[in-house]
Amino acid sequence: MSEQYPFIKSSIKAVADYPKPGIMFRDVTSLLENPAAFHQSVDLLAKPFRDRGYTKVVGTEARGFLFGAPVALELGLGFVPVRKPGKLPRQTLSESYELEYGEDTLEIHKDSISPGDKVLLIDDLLATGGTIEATAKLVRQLGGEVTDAAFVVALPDLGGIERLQKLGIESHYLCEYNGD
Ligand SMILES: O=P(O)(O)OC[C@H]1O[C@H](OP(=O)(O)OP(=O)(O)O)[C@H](O)[C@@H]1O
Ligand SMILES: Nc1ncnc2[nH]cnc12
Repeated sequence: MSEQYPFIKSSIKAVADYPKPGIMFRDVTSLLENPAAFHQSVDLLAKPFRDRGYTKVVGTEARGFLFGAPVALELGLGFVPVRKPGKLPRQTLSESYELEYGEDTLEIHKDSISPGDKVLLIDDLLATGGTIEATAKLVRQLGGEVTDAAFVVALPDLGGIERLQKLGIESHYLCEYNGD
């Protein structure tokens, strides 16, 4: 289990039955509205990865951009966006995946990762792990090395932590929710 931060956790509002009945949505927009919680979450996400030889941060559309870009700045690294289909202008690679509440495809610019890049993956939330698995596959197909992914929130009951472990990716997170 990652270290837990109650101040961060208490800044995230819960919305029942969004976007579908039975889903308890963990809404990080309430964290973003709180400058102290936003600043602290970016610092804490970046902290374990300082001076560890990372060369790029990759964040996944859309909420992964909100944390990935400031974490990249904090670490002095470039930021690479992984986006939903048809949004990136240069040549792309694509990967389809399943979500807790749907299905989607992600794309990355083919020239954004070089063989040997050491890549940190950032997203707001880890649920089933489908999004980060697809993101890691895209980075690895381009020759990037992926060993760690960091999230503000993990939902361990949905199996994402184990799913990523099987792919050789350790999950780091600032707070977790179980049982709902
Ligand atoms: O671990 P998983 O089961 O894949 O779920 C987590 C993903 O789901 C959410 O994104 P969503 O696809 O809803 O897109 P958004 O960020 O554009 O709202 C969230 O921001 C993560 O990226
Ligand atoms: N329960 C949840 N809350 C917020 N974002 C999510 N993405 C996937 N599951 C989610």
